[in-house]
Amino acid sequence: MSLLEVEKINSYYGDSHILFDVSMRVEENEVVALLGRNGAGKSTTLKSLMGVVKPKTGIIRHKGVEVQNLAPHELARRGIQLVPEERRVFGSITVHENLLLAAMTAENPMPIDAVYEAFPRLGERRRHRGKQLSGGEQQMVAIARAMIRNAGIILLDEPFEGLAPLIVRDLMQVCRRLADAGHTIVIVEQNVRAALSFAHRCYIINNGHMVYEGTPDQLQQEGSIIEKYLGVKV
Ligand SMILES: Nc1ncnc2c1ncn2[C@@H]1O[C@H](COP(=O)(O)OP(=O)(O)OP(=O)(O)O)[C@@H](O)[C@H]1O
Repeated sequence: MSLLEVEKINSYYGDSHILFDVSMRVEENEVVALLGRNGAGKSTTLKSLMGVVKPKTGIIRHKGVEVQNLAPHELARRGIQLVPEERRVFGSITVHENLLLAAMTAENPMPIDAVYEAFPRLGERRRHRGKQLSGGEQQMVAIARAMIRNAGIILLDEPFEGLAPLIVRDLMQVCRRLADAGHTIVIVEQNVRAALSFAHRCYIINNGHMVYEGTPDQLQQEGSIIEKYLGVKV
């Protein structure tokens, strides 16, 4: 049994059919990259996993239990945490207060000191306000907030978007440490090279259809698939 099993989900915005029989699985302690061009349906897939968009048909199982009808807060309680594209960090309160807030609203939060161990930079900046942080640091706070809530599965929506290469490198290290510490991660990312460098397995979605599943090594040997569906050379 996989930690998360998605079986042929069909998701819509109003009458617009966006996901067509999308299936995927995520194993415990695995990092899965979900790749695809702009508008391919990556965020909609994450939103469907998080209950923000309700699939009209299909099944999503978490630890073997059907969860496709649960509300986002119920899924969060089960340990599924979405770190959305638009990094929701509170700008007027400090890093520490941002983390405290995440801990206060969680059932079984992780000690904040453990989070500072994983993100030493946030420890250094604990008294800085959210709005004083760089984009990369804000992204670290957003990921740390998910982590503190003892997420079994962290869904990362384009965590490297708009960040300078050096910051991306730092953040990738953070993500690798999270993976090594046994967190399960689903990452959606336009930066194919970055995503493939630490994913165990990857999927490609195109026009709402899952068109590829394999390991990063397998995908990199299939240069034509990368060019066809992602429009880049790796
Ligand atoms: N709230 C919405 N209402 C209507 N259509 C939407 C909505 N959000 C997304 N879409 C459409 O759904 C399709 C899939 O969008 P989605 O955001 O899942 O793509 P994506 O692969 O994450 O792309 P991007 O990298 O641009 O975020 C696109 O055609 C998009 O225009």
